[in-house]
Amino acid sequence: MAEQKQATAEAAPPTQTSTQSIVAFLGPRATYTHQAALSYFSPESNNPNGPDHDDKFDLVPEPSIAAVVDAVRDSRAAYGVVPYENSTNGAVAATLDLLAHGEGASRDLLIVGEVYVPVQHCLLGRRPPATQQQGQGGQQRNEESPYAHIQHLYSHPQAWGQCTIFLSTHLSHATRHDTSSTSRAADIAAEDTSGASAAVANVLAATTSGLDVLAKNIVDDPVGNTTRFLVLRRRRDKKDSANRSAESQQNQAPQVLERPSTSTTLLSFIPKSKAPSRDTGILPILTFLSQQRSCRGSGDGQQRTPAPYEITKVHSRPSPAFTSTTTPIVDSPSYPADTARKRKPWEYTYLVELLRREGTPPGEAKQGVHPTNSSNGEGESEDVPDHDLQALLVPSSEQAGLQSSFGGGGQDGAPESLSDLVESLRWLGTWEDRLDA
Ligand SMILES: O=C(O)C(=O)Cc1ccccc1
Repeated sequence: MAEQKQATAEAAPPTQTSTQSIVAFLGPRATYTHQAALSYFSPESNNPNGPDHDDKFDLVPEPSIAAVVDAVRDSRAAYGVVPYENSTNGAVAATLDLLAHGEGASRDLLIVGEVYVPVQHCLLGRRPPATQQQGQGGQQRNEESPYAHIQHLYSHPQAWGQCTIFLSTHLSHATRHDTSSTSRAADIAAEDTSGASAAVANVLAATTSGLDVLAKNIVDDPVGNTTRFLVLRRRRDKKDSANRSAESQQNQAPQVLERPSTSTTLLSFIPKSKAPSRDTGILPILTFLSQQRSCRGSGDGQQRTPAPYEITKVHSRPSPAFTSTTTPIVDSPSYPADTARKRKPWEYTYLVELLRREGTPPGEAKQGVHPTNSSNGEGESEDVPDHDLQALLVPSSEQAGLQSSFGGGGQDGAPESLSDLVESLRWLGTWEDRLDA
């Protein structure tokens, strides 16, 4: 069911009937992703670069992370919210894959924000009736095992790795079943009226599913367990921009967003097959990226202190081995006739997070234009990265001036140009870093 929230948007004010008001999230209701969406799109959100506070949003559940991405890509939703990584269990592979493999659903997507949500999983199920406390032959069940009646455990795969101690101590006898989300797990467990099924889920899912809370906060890190979510929207093409510009002139005053003091950029790249070599790995590429300096103009004519990009995270995912083609080369019942090998085994796509702490000249107000939304003076935004990142992304044949754009390449034996090292480089977004917010 769609849920309406008052919220804020970086976009023009939507009408109630417009898909501009729809936020897709991994459902059903009460998931952690639902909480993340409520947090980001609520008027109380302490998020200066979030949506406009005059906007109202319909939060619409989708059955999978891929379905959220599809809804945004197909313009059925203006925004999508997906889980990205967890402080205990690491990255969400399904999301990384959708971001990394830009040829597919994610090609048109841009990351515009992030949300951190504390995660305190509970064990949801049915309490064993008194008569069920007795085992076969009238023997009393072990008093210290209040979960002995649970034979099936359902949850999102991320949850297992966040609750290892509790589950191995109390529920090693139960069979685990992966589900698309924790709330879906609760719904499935609730269908089993025998009480033999339970779910690892959010306490809110007890209400939506009708299950009891059998154990609270069963995570390995009860104080710090946190999941980071990404907010996505579709990239605007020139036509959209023109339409939206006209719309925004009619509907809203020019929007000036506060410059985030610290921003995160996500890039993905595929190393060239021979460079870097197996011996040097991806170090030359990371070295090159870490030597870049943000010399971007502020748009207000003031010179800012060049800010270095700090590489804070590197993820890697195997590149998809197969792709659709009209020239099938694979003779296997697993692959349809129009499928062919695309990459060699062991070829990976890397996702690199770059953190930039803005250097602000003394006495300067913090107000500015968001770096992902360089204004054209009419309150409209272009989906382009910072000037310096743009230079990184231009095709290799046009990268002659790359080094001088950054002043970082060529030092300490670093390569002159990224084009020598990477087969492709994509900018997936730049947004306000919210870790310490
Ligand atoms: O399943 C959910 O509720 C989600 O939102 C995904 C997820 C799963 C486990 C931890 C954090 C987020």
